[in-house]
Amino acid sequence: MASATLLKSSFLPKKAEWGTTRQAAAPKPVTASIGLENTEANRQAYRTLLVTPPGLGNYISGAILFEETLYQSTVDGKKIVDILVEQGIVPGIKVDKGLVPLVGSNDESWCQGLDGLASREAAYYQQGARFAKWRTVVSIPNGPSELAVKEAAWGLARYAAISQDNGLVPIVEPEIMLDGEHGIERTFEVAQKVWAETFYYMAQNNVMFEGILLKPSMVTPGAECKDRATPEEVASYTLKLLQRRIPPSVPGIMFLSGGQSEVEATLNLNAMNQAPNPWHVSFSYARALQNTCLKTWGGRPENVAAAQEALLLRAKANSLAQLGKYTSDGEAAEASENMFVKNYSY
Ligand SMILES: O=P(O)(O)OC[C@H]1O[C@](O)(COP(=O)(O)O)[C@@H](O)[C@@H]1O
Repeated sequence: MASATLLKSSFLPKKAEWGTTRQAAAPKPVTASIGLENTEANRQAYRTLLVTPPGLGNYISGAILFEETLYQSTVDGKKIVDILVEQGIVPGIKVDKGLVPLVGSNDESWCQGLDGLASREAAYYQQGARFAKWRTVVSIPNGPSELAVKEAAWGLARYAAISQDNGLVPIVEPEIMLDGEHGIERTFEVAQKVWAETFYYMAQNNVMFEGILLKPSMVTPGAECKDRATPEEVASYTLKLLQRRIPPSVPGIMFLSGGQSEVEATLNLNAMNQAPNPWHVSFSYARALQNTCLKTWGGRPENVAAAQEALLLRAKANSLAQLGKYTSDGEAAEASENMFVKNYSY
């Protein structure tokens, strides 16, 4: 396997539009990004496109599925899970139940999903899932409050322990949102706090660190900060964070993209792997892997081949970046478009 990367094969970023479970998929509205109606048939068509490019497994080692996808077949009637396994891609499952307001905080949120998690995970394992993911978020402009950080860290730790007990490798993802005008130092400060608490509670819950994967945000300035950071600065702060907070027993670190452009996310990853670091840091992007692919497809069958090419291009670029061997020469202008949206919610 050329890389230890993760592909989110959820259909479209906005959970409210596309649903996270078999029951929750609302038929409308149309997705903002490509103007396509949210039907199971459209989700199936896009997922078929995502999992079938020949050679995808050379660049992608795992795919995070929604519950719907875990039980779904392609348009040709083959189970998506079976296709992934044939491609050499490990199927995983998003197990959190999403964000809700955290009462008593500064307009922050917490992540639901611990109730019934053990039995859901046992069923997911039977269905072929081998890892899990739980994403919670921390907002810098809204605090973050002590309460929100503690709640995020505790939820991640309980989820990680329950997942390991059910044979699934937990991906631990406290996303520090890009929103805000703050500089990179402030992100660094918050990230240190979040990861310190997350490991503190994971230790309290007897989580085996050798059996987890991390999905951190890169340390960048807030999206509305005027001082932008170079890939080398992002790499330097992010690696300093990992060195200070992540025990060497943790085997895998795969970054989320968080609204960076496709090229920016790839360049930042590349810079980290060009700097001396004891890890082999990799990617678990949604937007920065699928944006061009999704737009190229636009819901039209005649565009499937071109969209698959776009996906392979990004997968390969990030695969090179996790070896520190990427150059942005020849990248299309649209791949550099920033994808940050204020108050963006999945
Ligand atoms: O679907 P979730 O778990 O709410 O997460 C939303 C998105 O955030 C991610 O964890 C990271 O996505 P980005 O790379 O676009 O930031 C994706 O895997 C996922 O699609």
